[in-house]
Amino acid sequence: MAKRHLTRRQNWRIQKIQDERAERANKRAEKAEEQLGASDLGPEQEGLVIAHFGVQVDVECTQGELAGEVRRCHRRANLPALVTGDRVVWRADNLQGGVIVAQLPRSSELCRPDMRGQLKPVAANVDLLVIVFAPLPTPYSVLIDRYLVAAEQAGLAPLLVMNKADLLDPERDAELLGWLDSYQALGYPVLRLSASAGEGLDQLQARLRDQISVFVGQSGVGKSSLINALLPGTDLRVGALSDSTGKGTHTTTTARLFHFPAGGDLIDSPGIREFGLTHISHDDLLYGFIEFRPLLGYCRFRDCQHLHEPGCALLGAVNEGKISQARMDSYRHILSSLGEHDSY
Ligand SMILES: Nc1nc2c(ncn2[C@@H]2O[C@H](COP(=O)(O)OP(=O)(O)OP(=O)(O)O)[C@@H](O)[C@H]2O)c(=O)[nH]1
Ligand SMILES: [Zn+2]
Repeated sequence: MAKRHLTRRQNWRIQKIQDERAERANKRAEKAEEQLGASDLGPEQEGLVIAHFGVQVDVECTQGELAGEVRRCHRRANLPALVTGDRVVWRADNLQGGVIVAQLPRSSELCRPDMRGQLKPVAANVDLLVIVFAPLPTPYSVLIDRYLVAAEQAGLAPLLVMNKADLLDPERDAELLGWLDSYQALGYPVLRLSASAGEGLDQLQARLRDQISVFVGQSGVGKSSLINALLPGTDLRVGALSDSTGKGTHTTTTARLFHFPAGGDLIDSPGIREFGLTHISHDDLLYGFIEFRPLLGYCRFRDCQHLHEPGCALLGAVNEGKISQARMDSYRHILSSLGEHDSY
């Protein structure tokens, strides 16, 4: 993307201009609401944000006679920025729009750094992180471990999905099959399926029911293929709805919420698919390796880095075969990258 070549200062300026533009749009929306008058607004009701475009959001009515209808709404100025997945209280106007008057508490937040490097929520109330990998492109256990840590950090339940089971070669993929067993032994749910052969999709559908999910994974593992199989007939060009100014500045990055016909919801956008580890502390990293948890605090040295220290409880567990060498290697690999861009 061209943005990568901009300097930090240029990025900062772009963000500032975008913030100011959003602020002006918000003021206009407030004026419009004042002119409408409170008597023109319907009763308060609950809704779900299914897309957001700067200061405007699409709210799906979740109760009452408007249930299922989508309204383009703006928010009262005293409310924080809303993101896809937010549950809100809103009032319908008589112009096919509405006003959001309250944001309901979030059960989880997915955050990503904005252009200035500040963490911003991009989706709310996500329950399940579907981590997709495949025999091809070559999978990396450290990448899977990074996603698992990110899920633990954000408070999401992870689901490991090995797609392209039709390509499995027991010899070539012996290592991959070993990982699947060890993740299952750690207590993580693992599904093997094939989007192209349509195998195992019913098991995936059952896992997705009654939850809001996000799909992540390396490029080419089959995320789009899986999502298309689960959402037949949906136009996945995220942000196809342009904002009411017609400029559509947010169309490439905005996240949208979709309903799976078999139950459950999906939040998807190119940005969401890049969700991963950001700004994680050493403690969060350790906590993200679930089998390390019972051993934390039992090392001889309080500031143990678990690299080569004598009396290290984690290294002891590796020697006893209670922690796998692969997971220890992942931990070290991620730790060594923390100073670079993942953490402050
Ligand atoms: N053999 C086989 N190929 C598959 C399967 N699922 C997807 N593919 C193929 O894998 C390739 C990549 O699939 P996509 O769905 O575009 O992968 P993606 O993860 O969405 O990739 P990005 O959009 O780059 O993130 C396509 O050529 C698919 O046809 C499968 O179950 N088996
Ligand atoms: Zn230690």
